[in-house]
Amino acid sequence: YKNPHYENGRSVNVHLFEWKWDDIADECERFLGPRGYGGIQISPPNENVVLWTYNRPWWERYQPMSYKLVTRSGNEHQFADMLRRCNAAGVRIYVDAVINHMTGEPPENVGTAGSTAVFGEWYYPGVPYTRDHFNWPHCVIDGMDYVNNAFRVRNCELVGLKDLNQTDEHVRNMIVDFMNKLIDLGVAGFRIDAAKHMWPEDLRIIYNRLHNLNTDHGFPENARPYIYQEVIDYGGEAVSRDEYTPIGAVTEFKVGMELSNAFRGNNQLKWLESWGPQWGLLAHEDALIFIDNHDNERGHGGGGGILTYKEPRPYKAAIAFLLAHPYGEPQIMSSFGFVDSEVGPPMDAQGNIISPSINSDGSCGNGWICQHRWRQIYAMVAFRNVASGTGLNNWWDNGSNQIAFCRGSNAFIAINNDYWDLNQNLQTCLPAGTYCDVISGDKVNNTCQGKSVTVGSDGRANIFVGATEYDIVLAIHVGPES
Ligand SMILES: O=C(/C=C/c1ccc(O)c(O)c1)N[C@@H](Cc1ccc(O)cc1)C(=O)NCCCOc1c(-c2ccc(O)c(O)c2)oc2cc(O)cc(O)c2c1=O
Ligand SMILES: [Ca+2]
Repeated sequence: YKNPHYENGRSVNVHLFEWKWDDIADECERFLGPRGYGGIQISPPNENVVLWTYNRPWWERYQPMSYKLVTRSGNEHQFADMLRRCNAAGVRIYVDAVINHMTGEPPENVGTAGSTAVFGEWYYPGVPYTRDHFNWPHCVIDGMDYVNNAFRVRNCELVGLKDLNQTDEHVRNMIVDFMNKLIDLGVAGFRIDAAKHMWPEDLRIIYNRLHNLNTDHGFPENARPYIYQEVIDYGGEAVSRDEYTPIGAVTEFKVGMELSNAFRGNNQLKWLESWGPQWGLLAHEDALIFIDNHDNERGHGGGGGILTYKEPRPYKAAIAFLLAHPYGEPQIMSSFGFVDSEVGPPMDAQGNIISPSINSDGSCGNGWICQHRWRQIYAMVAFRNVASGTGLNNWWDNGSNQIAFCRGSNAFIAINNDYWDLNQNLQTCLPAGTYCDVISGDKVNNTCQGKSVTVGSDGRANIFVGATEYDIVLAIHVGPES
C-alpha cells in the first residue's frame, strides 16, 4: 500500500484541486505526461452536498451525499475517459476518498441556524445508508478531544458531519464497493481523507478487501492500491500518525511546516544536512510529503505560516529542496487563486466550474495558478526523475544559508538564502561538460535560455547564485533538459 506504482522514471504527484475530468485528461496529454509527472490527486469524485448558502465553498466536496460519480468535475463517463487518457499518457490517478462521514444537514436545511435534523430522518435517493449506519449516541468532536480522547475523535462527528460506523459490515461493504469501482476504472490509489477520525483496524479490513490494480491500465499483476492517509499530527494529540503507518503511507505535515520555517529564514539551511527521520519525520517509505495542501494553503489545519503560491520566491525554493532531496514521496499543490479562504473554484453564474485557460507562455488563466506549470517547479520534477535511485552526496554549506549537494553523479543543486552572493567553486559530481541551469531557463535547441554552468573533468564548477536574483536556486543534471 506504500508504492505509488508510477510509470518507470516518474516520481512526483500533483494535486489538481477542483479540476474537471475533461481538463485533467487534456492536461495529462498536453503537459503532465510530456513533462514527466507521475500522478495526479483529484478532488472527491462522488456526489457532494450543494451549498449555495455559502456560495459553493471548496469544502462542500468534503460533505458526501452519495457514492454516485457525479460532481461539478464531471460524470462517470468523463471520469472513465480521464482514467484511460491519463494512464495512456503515463500519469496515474489517485482519488481523494471521503469515507469517514456523510454530509450533515439535508440540502434544504443547510445553513439554517440550529437545524437539528438527524441523519436518517430524511432520505435522499442514492444515499446508501440509514441512521443505523452512523455512530450513536450523537456527539460532536470538540477541541479538547483532539488532545485527550481518541475514542471521541473517531466516534463523534467532525464539525457536525454525520459519522459513519466503519465497524458495521454494511458500511464497510458500501465503502469497499465504491473504492473497488474506482480501482476497476483504473485509479492507482487513494488519499484517505480524515483518516485520524477512523479506527485503524477498520481501515485495515477495508484496504484488504480492495481489488488489485487493473492490469488493463498498465499496472503489473497483483499491484495493491497506493494508500496515503491524511493524519494531521504535529504531535501532542491523543491520536498518533504511528497508528496508521502499519496499514499505509501517511501525510507528513511536519515537512511543510519545517521547510516553510527554514525558507522563511527562521532556521538556517545548513541544518537541512540531516533532513529526514532525524527531524522527527516519518520513515521514508511511510511519508507522503508536501509544502502546502488544499487545507493549509488557506491557513486552516494548524501549522501556521505554510508557504504558498502567494510568496513565490521562498515557495519555489522550498519545493526545489523538497524535490531535490531523496526523502519521502512528494506532492505538489496546484491551486485556484483566492483571497477568501472559503471560496470555491472559479465558476459561472450557474455554479459550473470554469476551465483553466492556457496562455502562450504556458501559464494558466481564468483564475487558476497552475503551480505545476511554473518552470522552476516542472524543472525540478525532471531533476527528481533523473536523480531517482541515487542517494545524497557531497553536501556543502557555508555555515549558514548557502547549501549545495549532489544526487549520485546525475544531478546537482545549490541554494542561496543568505543576503550575500553564493560564489564558490564546488564539486557538482557531474561528468565534464556545459549544463543549463534549469531554474533560470529552459534549454531550447541546445541553447540555455538561462544561466549555463561549465563542469571540469574533476567535476568541479564555479557556482554563482546572486543574493538578489529572481530565484535563489541553481540546478543542473544529466539528460536532455539540462
Ligand atoms: O474548513 C473546512 C474543511 C476542512 C477540510 C476539508 C478536507 C480536509 O481533508 C481537511 O484536512 C480539512 N470546513 C469548514 C466547514 C464548516 C464547519 C462548520 C461551520 O459552521 C461552517 C463550515 C470549517 O470551518 N471546518 C472547521 C475547521 C476544519 O476542520 C475540518 C477538518 C480537520 C481539521 C483539522 C484536523 O486536525 C482534523 O483532523 C480535521 O477535516 C475535515 C475533513 C473533511 O472531509 C471535511 C471537513 O469539513 C473537515 C473539517 O471541517
Ligand atoms: Ca469517524
